[in-house]
Amino acid sequence: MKSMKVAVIGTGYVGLTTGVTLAYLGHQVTCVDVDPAKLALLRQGKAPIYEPGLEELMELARANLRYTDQYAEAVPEAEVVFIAVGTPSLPDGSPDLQYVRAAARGIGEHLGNGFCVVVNKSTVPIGSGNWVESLVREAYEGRYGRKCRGQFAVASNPEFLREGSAIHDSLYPDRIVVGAEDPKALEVLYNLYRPLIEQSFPAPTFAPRPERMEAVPLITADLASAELIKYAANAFLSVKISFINEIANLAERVGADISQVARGIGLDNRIGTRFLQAGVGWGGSCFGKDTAALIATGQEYGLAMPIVQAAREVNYRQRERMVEKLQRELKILKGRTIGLLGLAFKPNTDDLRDAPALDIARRLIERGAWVRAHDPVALDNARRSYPDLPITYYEDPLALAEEADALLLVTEWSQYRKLDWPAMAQAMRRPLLVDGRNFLDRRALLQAGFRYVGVGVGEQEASEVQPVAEG
Ligand SMILES: NC(=O)c1ccc[n+]([C@@H]2O[C@H](COP(=O)([O-])OP(=O)(O)OC[C@H]3O[C@@H](n4cnc5c(N)ncnc54)[C@H](O)[C@@H]3O)[C@@H](O)[C@H]2O)c1
Ligand SMILES: O=c1ccn([C@@H]2O[C@H](COP(=O)(O)OP(=O)(O)O[C@H]3O[C@H](CO)[C@@H](O)[C@H](O)[C@H]3O)[C@@H](O)[C@H]2O)c(=O)[nH]1
Repeated sequence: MKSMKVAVIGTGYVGLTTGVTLAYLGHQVTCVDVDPAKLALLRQGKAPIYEPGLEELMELARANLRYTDQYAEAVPEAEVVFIAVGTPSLPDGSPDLQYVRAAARGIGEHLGNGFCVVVNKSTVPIGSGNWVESLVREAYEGRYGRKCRGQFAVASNPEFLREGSAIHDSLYPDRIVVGAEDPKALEVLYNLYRPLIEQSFPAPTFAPRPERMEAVPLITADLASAELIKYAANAFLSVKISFINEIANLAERVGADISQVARGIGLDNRIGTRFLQAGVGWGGSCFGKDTAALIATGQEYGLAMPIVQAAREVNYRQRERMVEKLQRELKILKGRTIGLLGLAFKPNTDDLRDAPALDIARRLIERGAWVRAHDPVALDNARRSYPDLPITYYEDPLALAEEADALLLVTEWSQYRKLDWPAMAQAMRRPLLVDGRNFLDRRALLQAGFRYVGVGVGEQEASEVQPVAEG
């Protein structure tokens, strides 16, 4: 394999994972970030985010990795430069492109003499490839006072990793999508990803290769199609989850069980069993932001996108439904103490962006409840990022349960299955558990003395449960 020189701009979830993965594959990678605190941690071999396997892979790839805040130390030599900075939502739903703009300018000002592929890995609106091209060109010409002639080409290479399994998803992707107009750019990126495409690298022990893993398909497309693939994929997954939540809400009314329904439809190969887990609904840094961006793009072109819009409405309404479940059980929320199990938007991450737990906490607080929360890894992030939110944080789930009126499981951390549930029930003022992810063993919880309320499980099931005396 030919080792290539790579620069990655932005060392967040995507940039760092990409940089570390490419370094592990044997490329020489320089990661650039503007955040000195992140760089200080990275230089000590520490990951600034909680992501299983990331620090281990950083250690294995150490010899091929450098970290800097200087574009000049990364870009001039690079054959490939990734833009992996954030694209958060603006109030109108469209993405804030200020970081992409700054990165593109920084790249243009530091382009070297060799041919370089500038790769958009950030999730960016359709047409951003052309826009980035013009920014890089303008910055180059402004800096050097001469025309830019074929020094670079822009490609789109959307990222599909999931937080919590970012290393696994980067080493063993379902597909790699590359959009480019210039065949030279395609060739460079084919060579860059060749070890991944052919799966010719040794699998790290902590991230074993899936059984029956074959070559990874490389999808080549034009720029606009590659950009649209990313938004369409996230929108489709969001629709799938909102769809099952809508059916779950009906299942509750008609006395059906959503887990049976999901399995029954999912085993149809055309539908598939994955992403049919009903519950609190989706959150995280991408689905909310990217569905909003897709709708904003539609508006720009005079096109309504009612399916994507409905997926969002169902999703955000689902959070309110959890509060309604608690209210139905407790009658009055004012003055009650509610313990949230899980704050992160999904397990195995400390990311709180658009986390359903925070939204639910705010709604409960508005109704006068006292909110407590436990999370195995996200408490520090919560304290740091939301200092004004009146939530009491607990390191110990048993202490969280002490004298609480109800628990609401929001994030399906595996350790919650192993809690001492009889002791939790004993500690509570009333042993009520709303399982917002249908994650716990209902029978075991009933045996432990809980009133158990799931999602998408009809009244028939609920009536099997002994009502708990007011106390
Ligand atoms: N998080 C995910 O799971 C995920 C998955 C796929 C795609 N994406 C997309 O990838 C992009 C990055 O997302 P993320 O979650 O990694 O973001 P992030 O916020 O975790 O990281 C962005 C990083 O870029 C740095 N940065 C900002 N401006 C910079 C500049 N001018 N020069 C250098 N560094 C700069 C920030 O300091 C930060 O460390 C977004 O467009 C997102 O939609 C994210
Ligand atoms: O059946 C399911 C599956 C997921 N979720 C929720 O959906 C959200 C998103 O989960 P997941 O997709 O696993 O995590 P992300 O890290 O947000 O990854 C999504 O967003 C990334 C950013 O664009 C993409 O790269 C990934 O492909 C895409 O899965 C979380 O709140 C989950 O709890 C459900 O409620 N039910």
